[in-house]
Amino acid sequence: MKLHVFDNPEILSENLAEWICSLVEKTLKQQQSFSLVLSGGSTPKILYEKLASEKYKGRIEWERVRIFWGDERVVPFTDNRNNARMAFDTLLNKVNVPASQVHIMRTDIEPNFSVAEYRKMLHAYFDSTHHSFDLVLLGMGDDGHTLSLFPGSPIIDDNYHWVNSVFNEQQEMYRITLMPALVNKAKKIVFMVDGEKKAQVLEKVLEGPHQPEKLPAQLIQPASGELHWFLDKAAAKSLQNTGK
Ligand SMILES: O=C1O[C@H](COP(=O)(O)O)[C@@H](O)[C@H](O)[C@H]1O
Repeated sequence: MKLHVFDNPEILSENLAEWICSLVEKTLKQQQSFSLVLSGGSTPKILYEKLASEKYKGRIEWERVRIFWGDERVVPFTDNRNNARMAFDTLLNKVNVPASQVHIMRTDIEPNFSVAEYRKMLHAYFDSTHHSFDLVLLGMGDDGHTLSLFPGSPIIDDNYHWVNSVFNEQQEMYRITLMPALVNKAKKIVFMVDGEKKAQVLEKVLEGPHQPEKLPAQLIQPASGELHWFLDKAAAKSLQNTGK
């Protein structure tokens, strides 16, 4: 695992945008396409806007990128809480990824049908490969959740399926989520975490005992890929070991 700590979310996002561009450039010299999983929530918005900016968007051959989502809130695409909607507003409407390569988790059909569709599509891509995605971007909530894997969730113990849906009682909505069984096969996984509000839980996730039922972010342990945590100073402030 490698920690990258920056002064603030702006500098963090700038450095991560640079890191992603270099990775995509390098990878596309060796293979035809690049598979990128986007995270939702509010943290990645600055990153997506940077990737869509004049400075970065020309660095990536977006025609050769395949886009997936880590999780989705089952609300209409027009709803501001929809993770795909956020990614379109900040990034995808501004770059040239062919529509056939953008794989949203559908919220216009029943969650179990959407899950079945997403599983089928992912199995077609990755059944015959050792790794799954080239890069998975993840966030973490201040309760230690990642993807739509919340503390105490009934799907947390599922080590078999690649995608699940789950009803979130607190938010009174279904969620659709990739599962660790697939995410942990990725070549590279990057968590992006900022803000003092997440400092305590981050310390527990990274330096506390292994208790993934309470801290689902601990379920993310790549089998043979790389795990990176891009943090700002405020989020990293309770960590003992920042490698410095
Ligand atoms: O609900 C979600 O939360 C996490 C963290 O979001 P943030 O707003 O704290 O950045 C996010 O990674 C996930 O994709 C999203 O559905």
